[in-house]
Amino acid sequence: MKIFTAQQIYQADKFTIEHQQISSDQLMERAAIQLFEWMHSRLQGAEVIIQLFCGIGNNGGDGIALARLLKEAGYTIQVHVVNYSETRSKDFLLNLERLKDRKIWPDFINDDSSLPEISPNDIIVDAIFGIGLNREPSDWVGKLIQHINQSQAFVLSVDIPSGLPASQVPSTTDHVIRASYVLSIQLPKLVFFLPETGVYLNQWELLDIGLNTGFLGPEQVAFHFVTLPEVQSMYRPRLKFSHKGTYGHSVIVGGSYGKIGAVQMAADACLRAGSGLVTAYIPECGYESIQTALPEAMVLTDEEDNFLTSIDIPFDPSAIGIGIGMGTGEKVVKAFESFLKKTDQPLVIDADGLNILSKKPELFKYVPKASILTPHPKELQRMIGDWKDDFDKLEKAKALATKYGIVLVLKGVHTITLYNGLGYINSTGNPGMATAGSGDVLTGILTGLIAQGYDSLQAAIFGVYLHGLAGDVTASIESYDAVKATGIISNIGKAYLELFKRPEVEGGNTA
Ligand SMILES: NC(=O)C1=CN([C@@H]2O[C@H](COP(=O)(O)OP(=O)(O)OC[C@H]3O[C@@H](n4cnc5c(N)ncnc54)[C@H](OP(=O)(O)O)[C@@H]3O)[C@@H](O)[C@H]2O)[C@@H](O)CC1
Ligand SMILES: Nc1ncnc2c1ncn2[C@@H]1O[C@H](COP(=O)(O)OP(=O)(O)O)[C@@H](O)[C@H]1O
Ligand SMILES: [K+]
Repeated sequence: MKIFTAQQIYQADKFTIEHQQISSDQLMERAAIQLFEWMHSRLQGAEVIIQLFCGIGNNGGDGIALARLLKEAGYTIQVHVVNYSETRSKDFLLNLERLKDRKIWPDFINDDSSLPEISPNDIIVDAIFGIGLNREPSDWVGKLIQHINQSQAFVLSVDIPSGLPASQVPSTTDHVIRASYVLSIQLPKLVFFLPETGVYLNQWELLDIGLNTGFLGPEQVAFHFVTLPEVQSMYRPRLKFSHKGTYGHSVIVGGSYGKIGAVQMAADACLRAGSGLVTAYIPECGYESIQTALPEAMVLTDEEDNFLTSIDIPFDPSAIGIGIGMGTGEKVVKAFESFLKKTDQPLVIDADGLNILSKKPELFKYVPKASILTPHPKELQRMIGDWKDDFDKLEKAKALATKYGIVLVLKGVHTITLYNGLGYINSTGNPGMATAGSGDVLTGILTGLIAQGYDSLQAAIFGVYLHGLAGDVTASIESYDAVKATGIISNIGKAYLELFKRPEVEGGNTA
């Protein structure tokens, strides 16, 4: 799913109005009907007070039109117009008139007004600012936003939390609505997914208002939101007349004394992702534990007991994942360096592989093109230095990925894969995955997918999704709190099944 900028959304708006021969007011009415139906289907006429805070632009217009529909359905509403400018939009004014025609009189909040009382049991509709926000809200609007945030009431934001710019970090953090739920008009916004801006919303959902796909379809975007249909189309089915050689021989290189488990988990995840054969390449000290715990894997050991001193794989692997639990001691660095210099097949590089690259950035030029690098935020910071904000981080990371022709997987709540100037934002995963070893599992999955013939970008997008889904399946069985990396591994199979599960038909069977 494409993520459009505010400018593109305005263009889609215009294109739809022209091509469907409707008025902008009709488009606003579609939005209001969708908003109303969402609320009505949940509230079912409940006797709750709904306070609508509406700006004077089209976001406010959506709110005012919604107020009318709510009132007509018998809800108790209070409408507040947040009067932050003299320039009111045409469709706002039109809807305000319609409201007045029905004898509904909003109160107008100005810079010297006292703030309305809000009970924690009220429902707030936040339609103050939408994607038209282009500067900081003035102080009194900021105070109103703070007042709403402190109310403990359920806050439903229309399109985007008010005060949150569509493609920028807000400068005053407490002048942004903290939305319990955002009903976003048809298209998700980039700020929903970044750590610094995603914190302003708890949950979000899209409301389809029938924007014309004739415009949206061909339009280029910098970021995609990766959802099930995209991932399904990448899946490479197992062939009937196949054998283990068909699915590749992966090698997981890493480990050191006390950190052999990382390699074991990656090797296990690699097998679960479907790699035909898996070899673990580790220091001697891990031999027995891996052979015992993971009988499906083969093991090659370094001469040294406790860490790697040379990496010589005596065959041509289909894929190599390297760096986990490896350490960054002098001899390990040497072994990694000479391995990089003699390897030209794309690698999956994680953990200490990344830390070594950060220490010796001159090695980047030896990283094979199309390798996947999977930094968590700290590893990324070691690689690209400090960033001003999340947008700056994305630019710097994109520049690094483009410079070396690598696939950069920025791990996080919404993991973002960057390649060739474009970004792919993942939609699966949960806080239970913030647990030791879950990154090692990802390395194993990515390596296993490359071994099976997925290209690096597809392996990254598909693998990150599958990893998150396996985490979601695990959490659904065991709670967020009890998710362990080995649990994620054992649910990779269920995640594969989940990819193609047919939706259940209400009240019937899906035979
Ligand atoms: N296709 C779609 O998606 C559809 C979208 N729809 C809805 O339209 C919404 C966008 O509406 P919008 O363009 O009128 O902008 P909105 O956010 O209401 O702001 C209003 C004006 O406020 C101003 N302003 C900005 N910052 C300010 C500040 N800090 N303090 C004071 N003033 C400030 C600025 O005007 P300026 O003062 O710069 O002239 C701005 O124009 C969108 O989010 C969605 O809800 C639907 O109706 C149907 C179709
Ligand atoms: N709150 C979260 N929501 C979703 N995914 C998360 C969350 N926290 C961590 N993850 C995922 O878990 C993995 C953690 O990786 P990493 O930090 O390298 O762990 P480790 O070093 O312990 O293996 C990443 O894939 C990350 O995207
Ligand atoms: K809003």
